[in-house]
Amino acid sequence: MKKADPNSPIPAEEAIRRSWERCAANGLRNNEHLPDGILPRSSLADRLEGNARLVAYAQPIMEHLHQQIARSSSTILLADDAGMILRAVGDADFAERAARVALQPGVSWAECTMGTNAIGTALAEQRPMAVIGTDHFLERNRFLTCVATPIHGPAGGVLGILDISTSAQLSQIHAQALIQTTAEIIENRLIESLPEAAVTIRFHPQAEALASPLEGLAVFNEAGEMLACNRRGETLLGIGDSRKERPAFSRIFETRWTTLLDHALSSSLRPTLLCAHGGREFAARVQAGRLQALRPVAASAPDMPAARRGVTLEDLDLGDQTVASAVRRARRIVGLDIPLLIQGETGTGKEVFAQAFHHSSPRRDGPFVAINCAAIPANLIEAELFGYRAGAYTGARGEGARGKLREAHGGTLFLDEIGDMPLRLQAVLLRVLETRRVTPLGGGPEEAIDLALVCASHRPLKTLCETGEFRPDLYFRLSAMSLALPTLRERSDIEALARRILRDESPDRPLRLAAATLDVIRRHQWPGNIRELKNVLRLATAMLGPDEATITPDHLPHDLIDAGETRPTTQSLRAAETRLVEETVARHAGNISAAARELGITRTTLYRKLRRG
Ligand SMILES: Nc1ncnc2c1ncn2[C@@H]1O[C@H](COP(=O)(O)OP(=O)(O)OP(=O)(O)O)[C@@H](O)[C@H]1O
Repeated sequence: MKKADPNSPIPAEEAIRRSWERCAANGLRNNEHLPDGILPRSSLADRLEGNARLVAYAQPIMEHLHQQIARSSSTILLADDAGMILRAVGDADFAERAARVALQPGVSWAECTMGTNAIGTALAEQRPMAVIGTDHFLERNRFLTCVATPIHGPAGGVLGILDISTSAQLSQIHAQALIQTTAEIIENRLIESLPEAAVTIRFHPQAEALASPLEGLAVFNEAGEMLACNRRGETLLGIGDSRKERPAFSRIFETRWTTLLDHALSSSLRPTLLCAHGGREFAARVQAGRLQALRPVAASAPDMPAARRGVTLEDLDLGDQTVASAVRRARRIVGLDIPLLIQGETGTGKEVFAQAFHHSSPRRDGPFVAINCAAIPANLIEAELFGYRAGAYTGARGEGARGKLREAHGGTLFLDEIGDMPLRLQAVLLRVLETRRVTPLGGGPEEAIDLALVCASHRPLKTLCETGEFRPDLYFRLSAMSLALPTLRERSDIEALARRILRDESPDRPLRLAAATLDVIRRHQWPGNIRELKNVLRLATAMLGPDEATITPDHLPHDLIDAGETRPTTQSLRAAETRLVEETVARHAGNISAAARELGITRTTLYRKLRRG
């Protein structure tokens, strides 16, 4: 086994000393070469997806933290529970130095490969760590000053690590306090957004401490069982690890559950008094916003046609692998406060997907509000989104407007062609996403909004970020769960999709697609994707005679057949049919009944076809 460099000073602090011993025991040397271990983009994307909730909640908070310490030559890092760096938000000058020691997304800073360091050692020790300069086991990392702290999940256990790294002087105490508070904010967001959470209670013995980092936070399901509580809450209530046993509300508090709910449903903004057993009293703010939304919808009986109950995510899966995976991924964030970003060529079904997401979510009883950012003049989008007071600007309607953001309250807002949103407005949208509050143009009271956000773009947003047309911070915010819908020509379920569209288009008249028609459909390039297919089938249906129930190539528009594609003509189809009929009759030695049975037609039809041939 290799030994630690005996000339290197072993730092005194207990945790650091233990870490150095682990490093030495693992055979690390102080002058170890940089491992060539950057994860390929696809694997990093998998890790990001596996940690989608953590990343979605941490990212904006990391950006906020970075604004506070901007220009300090530092970076804020988020790593997963194995020390793999998932996200970095920081100053460009430091990013360059950090990259030289691979302090960047896609690289693991687990202690076993990177030696003593704040991320890896905080994980190994399961506690906040400061690792300063020569505390680092590897010489090349000794220009770094890092503080890190674990982020705990609502179900207990460490989800990841939050870290500030810098090459500059850092007030260790200040940085540790900052990172600790930031991690707690992320932990609180994860608790609040638990999908089963019906009631959220924030509490503190002093009303003035509500809405501060000192408040306790606990979430309960509809039945009054505690789902999670933050660490401050556990201390305030004097309960142990709330995750192990879900204590009932009534075991902790004297106040009746129903009294609390009545208060929450009538005036959730006013604090109320919460009495715990043993005489302790707390000021509490209670939110029960999701109680209504979580009630099951009677209308979604399984045998009801999709068109009437609203298409759900499952309805979209007709067998294509890419679509199936998109459906699976979207399912994961249903009901969470994580935006969904859908990218894909025009007509690939992005809006239909957004609607299906809405209909599959607990907000399905709320409104689905769509806004196409490309279709509204840039100077009006803001008014469309935020609404305005009467007379707020020239041309404003006399009575004012609520704005789409407030209209979508309790439901889903679909921002189509988000890539076309003007840059200035992108900044405003980002702020709304962070604060979840809107103020109408021209003033008026600020309102809290609760909505699911789905965005779509046919232009790749990442490229728009590179060309400066889209704000990277908004992109990160929106892309925590991003999926790409395949073009129609790439889809393996095109036949099933065509049949589905026919059924939706003429529900009372069962129509068939002839084999030759399916052939044409399979070979066409479909530049307009599903929209084009739908139009073609609509037209073909209109071309059918009153007694016809099968769409043949003759019913299709002539320009459907691209240059270079050979269109099966009626003649060649007839010839093929006659050949098939004659061969079948010959195989059955002239037995017309047997041949007709094999062909699935009546004897009379077979005779007619033979006569025609
Ligand atoms: N899974 C589907 N089943 C049946 N019809 C669909 C499906 N997906 C999309 N369509 C139909 O295809 C057409 C285009 O769909 P949609 O508007 O959702 O596409 P889009 O990607 O949002 O287009 P654009 O980028 O041009 O806004 C619509 O008429 C829609 O009804």
